[in-house]
Amino acid sequence: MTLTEQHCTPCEGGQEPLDEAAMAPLLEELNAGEAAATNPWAVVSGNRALKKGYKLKDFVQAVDFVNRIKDLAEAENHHPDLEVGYGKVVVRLTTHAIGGLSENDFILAARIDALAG
Ligand SMILES: C[C@H](O)[C@H](O)[C@H]1CNC2=NC(N)=NC(=O)C2=N1
Repeated sequence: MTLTEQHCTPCEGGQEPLDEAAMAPLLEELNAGEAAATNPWAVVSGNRALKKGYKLKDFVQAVDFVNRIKDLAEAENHHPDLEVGYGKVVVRLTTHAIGGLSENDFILAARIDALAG
């Protein structure tokens, strides 16, 4: 199954965060689309988070995008950290329960890319 077809699984901790080797194939799939050629997801904070900035037309479009992300996050029970501004939404994903990256973060990242269109 591709990342966009998968759903997040409840994560109450107890698992190790993904290391660089484990996340490599997930990152490759996540950044395989054409949009990633000019605006890829980056692994940040010492391999503990994913980050990507989206450009929108204006503030209203930015907040509309945030509202759609909110619905997705609630449906998947996995939530991003967001920075919102005029024509800008910055998405940061990490699995707080384990203090690092899990497959949930890559699934939600792919699903947010699909929302952005
Ligand atoms: C029980 C439920 O899985 C947890 O409370 C969820 C909610 N959303 C979450 N979102 C993120 N990003 N990390 C988490 O650890 C997390 N935990």
